[in-house]
Amino acid sequence: MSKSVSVKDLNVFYGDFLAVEDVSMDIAPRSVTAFIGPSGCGKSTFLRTLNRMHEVIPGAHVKGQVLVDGDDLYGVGVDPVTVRRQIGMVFQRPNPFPTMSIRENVLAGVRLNNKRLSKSEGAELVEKSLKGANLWNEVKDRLEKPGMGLSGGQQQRLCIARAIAVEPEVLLMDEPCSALDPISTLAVEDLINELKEDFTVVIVTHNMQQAARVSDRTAFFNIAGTGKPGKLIEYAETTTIFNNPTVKATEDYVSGRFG
Ligand SMILES: Nc1ncnc2c1ncn2[C@@H]1O[C@H](COP(=O)(O)OP(=O)(O)OP(=O)(O)O)[C@@H](O)[C@H]1O
Repeated sequence: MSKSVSVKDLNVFYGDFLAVEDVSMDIAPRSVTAFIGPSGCGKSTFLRTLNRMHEVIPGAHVKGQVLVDGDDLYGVGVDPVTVRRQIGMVFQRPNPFPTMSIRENVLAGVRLNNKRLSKSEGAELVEKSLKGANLWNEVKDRLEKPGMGLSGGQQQRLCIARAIAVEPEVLLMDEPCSALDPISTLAVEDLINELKEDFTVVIVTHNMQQAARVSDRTAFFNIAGTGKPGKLIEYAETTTIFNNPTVKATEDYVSGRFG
């Protein structure tokens, strides 16, 4: 299930505007990779190129390659909708489907994929996904209640359960804890640690401690100024980025001197 991601010379555009310039990066399966950097350096933009979500914005496009276990996501004939199914995404704000129960929310992605499940297969998948998202014990007695009735942190774990129910090859998370309180944040961070046993996880975070806590490798992006493209400055083991970075700008950023 868990796959490697290899980005080669990727340039990311909004129309004519080059937002992220010439990124190359290898991400190992069963690992957590954090993207950090100041606002506007292109972390979220770059993350969305890893499952072809970037192109949903009119005029947005890329040049370069993103290989998942060697297959180019941008190859001729590759269907972006299929790519988005295989590479799941969790967003900043928990977004459970408002009219659906907890159970239906977990199964929503699987149903969108037109997969038919028997009642018992559905029940099994709901339990497995909610356990995988560390939410089962909190909701097992109210699966038919609305997903919106959960706390923010529980809603975010419900969204993670929905994402992992389709058994994605890679799981992308765009600041998944930014709308959560500290306790819920820790619950999601614990979960990220467990998710890497089965998935390749990539997370954008503004929280340096979070990057240090959850990730194996960290990529630091930076931007020279407004209107300039974001660039990947340094990408290494997380301990190296935080304790012994090679580039001065990385050191300044992780030590809080700018950004
Ligand atoms: N829909 C869009 N259309 C045009 N330009 C965009 C769009 N979204 C983002 N950009 C531009 O792309 C650049 C990168 O933005 P992006 O949101 O990826 O940065 P970021 O590092 O994730 O920032 P933040 O940490 O503030 O979320 C910025 O110059 C931004 O203005």
